[in-house]
Amino acid sequence: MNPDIVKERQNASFDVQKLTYILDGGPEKTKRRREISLVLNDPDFDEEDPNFLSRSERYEQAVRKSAQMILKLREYGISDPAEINCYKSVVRGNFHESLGLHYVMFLPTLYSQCDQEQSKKWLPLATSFEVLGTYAQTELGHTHLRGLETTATFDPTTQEFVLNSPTVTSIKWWPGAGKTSNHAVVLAQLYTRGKCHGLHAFIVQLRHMDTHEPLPILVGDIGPKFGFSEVDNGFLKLDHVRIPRENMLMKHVEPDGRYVKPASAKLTYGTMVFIRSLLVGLSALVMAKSCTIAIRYSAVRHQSEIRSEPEPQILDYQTQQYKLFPLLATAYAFSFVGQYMTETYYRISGDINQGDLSELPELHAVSAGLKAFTTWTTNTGIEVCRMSCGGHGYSRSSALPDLYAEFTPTCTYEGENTVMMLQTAYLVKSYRQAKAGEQLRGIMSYLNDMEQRHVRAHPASARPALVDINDLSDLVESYKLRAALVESAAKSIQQELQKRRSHEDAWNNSAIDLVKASDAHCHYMVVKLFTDKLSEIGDPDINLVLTTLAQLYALHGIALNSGDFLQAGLLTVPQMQQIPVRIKELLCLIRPNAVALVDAFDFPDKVLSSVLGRYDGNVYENLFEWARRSPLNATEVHESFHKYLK
Ligand SMILES: CCCCCCCC/C=C\CCCCCCCC(=O)SCCNC(=O)CCNC(=O)[C@H](O)C(C)(C)COP(=O)(O)OP(=O)(O)OC[C@H]1O[C@@H](n2cnc3c(N)ncnc32)[C@H](O)[C@@H]1OP(=O)(O)O
Ligand SMILES: Cc1cc2nc3c(=O)[nH]c(=O)nc-3n(C[C@H](O)[C@H](O)[C@H](O)COP(=O)(O)OP(=O)(O)OC[C@H]3O[C@@H](n4cnc5c(N)ncnc54)[C@H](O)[C@@H]3O)c2cc1C
Repeated sequence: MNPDIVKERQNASFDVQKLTYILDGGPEKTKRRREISLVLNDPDFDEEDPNFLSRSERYEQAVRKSAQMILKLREYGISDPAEINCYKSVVRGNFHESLGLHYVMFLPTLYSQCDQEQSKKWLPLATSFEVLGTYAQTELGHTHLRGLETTATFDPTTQEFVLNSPTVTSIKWWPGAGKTSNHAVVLAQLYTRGKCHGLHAFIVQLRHMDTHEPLPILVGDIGPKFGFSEVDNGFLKLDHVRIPRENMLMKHVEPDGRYVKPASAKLTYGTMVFIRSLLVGLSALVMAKSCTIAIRYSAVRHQSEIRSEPEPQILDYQTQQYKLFPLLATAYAFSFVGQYMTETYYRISGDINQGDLSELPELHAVSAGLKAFTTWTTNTGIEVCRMSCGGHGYSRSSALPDLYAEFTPTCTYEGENTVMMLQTAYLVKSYRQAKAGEQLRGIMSYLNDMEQRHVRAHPASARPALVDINDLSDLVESYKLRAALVESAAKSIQQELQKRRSHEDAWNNSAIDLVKASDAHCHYMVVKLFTDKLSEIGDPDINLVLTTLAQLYALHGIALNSGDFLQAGLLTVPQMQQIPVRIKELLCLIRPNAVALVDAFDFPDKVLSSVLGRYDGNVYENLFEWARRSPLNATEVHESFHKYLK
């Protein structure tokens, strides 16, 4: 064990184990997660570091691993869905799996959209992995749902749907598992009796069940990408492919071609809402991994000098703390927001299953906004962590380049982040309702008292300094009032409309304000949820250290967005000047607990897969060993010497 890291752990002011319990949701859950993590000791899961393999080898290794995972799942008797997720997350490590889409999109779509008869047929096939599925929605030319071109036309004479991608732009593009899957849920515009009824989901067989040869369908892999090398994102061109009427999910077409309207057309989009909700938790996980690597490494790395003494740990540099500790605070904040998002998703989707759709718009808006907010922040955070590790952060052995490459498409998939932020119609609608005197419930209820509070541009000096920057509840209140930026967005729309612009143009001309409003709303939610969580934590030592992190999160956010807070007159210039001073004090308070705070995330070394983030801190000897395994070192003299240099 590296002596620096031992010393760091001795300095901790709280019980790391107890904090792990809080993050997991209780000691029993921690115990079970640790038991599940032991599967990594199974030699059948041994594999080559993917960074030493070609794309094709990586895909093959990933398919082998996916198949092993299924076999072992049965062997280990893991069947509870939450435990399966934990098991898969542990085994997957920092990379994706080729069967990922089957689990995260194909199966959930079947579960939520099959009727009884369809469930009887498809669920046994899909859960036994005879049917391997993907989710084919996006097309080469469009992602916007109303713009999708693939059609499904009902033919009552044969009781079939005819699926067609009539143009190049209508070819399905991006669905994972182009080579792996034999079925797809295909989203297509439904036509019956000559009329279009919008997007619906259809189950389409793509490949022969025994030989895996494609049916008369063009299907394949779209080629190498920025990351996602394990995943065979695919293309799919359908040329008048016929499928039985029974393959339409939720069955909205009667045998005579009559269309039966669903309770809400938006239920077809349910799987996207589910994944967006999951991505909030995934952001927390990846932010936590990145911080673990960067902070442990910063504790064992010595460089330059502060005083004329031996080189200090780089974690002692104030600038290093300023890079990493706000991200550490973010990792904690997002962990609690992830828990909230999962609970909210299951609560509201439970109501939806019971026929109560009243909270569907809120679920859509909250999951879209938080997905965008948390993935954007994490995406830039990973890169800050990588840079903070200097040259060794650039080595793939650090895992940070992989974490970035695998995570960054979360800002794009399941709805491009700007587009998701623009799903603020709900915010503007809520604002208008509140302004008209309606009492809002839930997370939007803060708009109820906006009329009295009225946040407007004020000369800051004209306002009394009501906010105590050391008081978290005051900070939450400031974020809440800043979230009333939605008022500016609504006003911008109004002004555009007064210029006789169409509603659509008024909306587009206010889009920057709308995204800002959405961002401010999400930021408020995160600060509030983090602060609310503190009241549940009884252990005084843990409460203290998490309160320090929450204060840092809130103040750092204000410092980054100082213009909003000043312009709205929420804080004065002298208060703004106090914030950097307070932030520096908070960095000092967090410093002794930094390593313990990342230890509490409790990532086993095999899951972290990072030489820099090793628990024992023995970085240098392992970096050397890792480099020796590089394929270029397989021979002392590389064949290129004989071919070209000699
Ligand atoms: C610890 C964690 C463990 C994690 C485990 C692993 C996690 C996973 C990891 C790794 C595997 C993942 C691998 C990659 C997977 C990627 C898969 C894909 O990417 S699949 C493709 C996604 N495609 C999109 O998302 C398109 C985005 N576009 C849209 O959704 C729509 O076009 C949108 C929302 C932008 C516009 O919707 P409109 O086309 O219907 O048009 P409008 O008129 O604007 O909306 C109509 C009304 O419907 C509401 N609406 C729209 N969507 C809704 C929804 N989903 N629910 C409820 N209402 C909705 C709207 O708010 C609007 O409401 P009003 O009329 O104003 O009241
Ligand atoms: C790794 C990966 C895996 C994927 N897996 C799947 C899958 O399994 N199944 C599937 O169906 N799809 C999948 N996708 C596709 C993914 O869902 C889309 O790429 C995503 O929804 C974004 O759409 P787009 O690529 O068309 O971007 P575009 O919408 O073309 O975005 C390009 C730019 O235009 C801007 N823009 C677009 N519309 C608006 C607007 N209304 N207002 C303001 N700005 C706008 C965006 O902000 C962005 O800056 C995957 C994508 C990736 C990268």
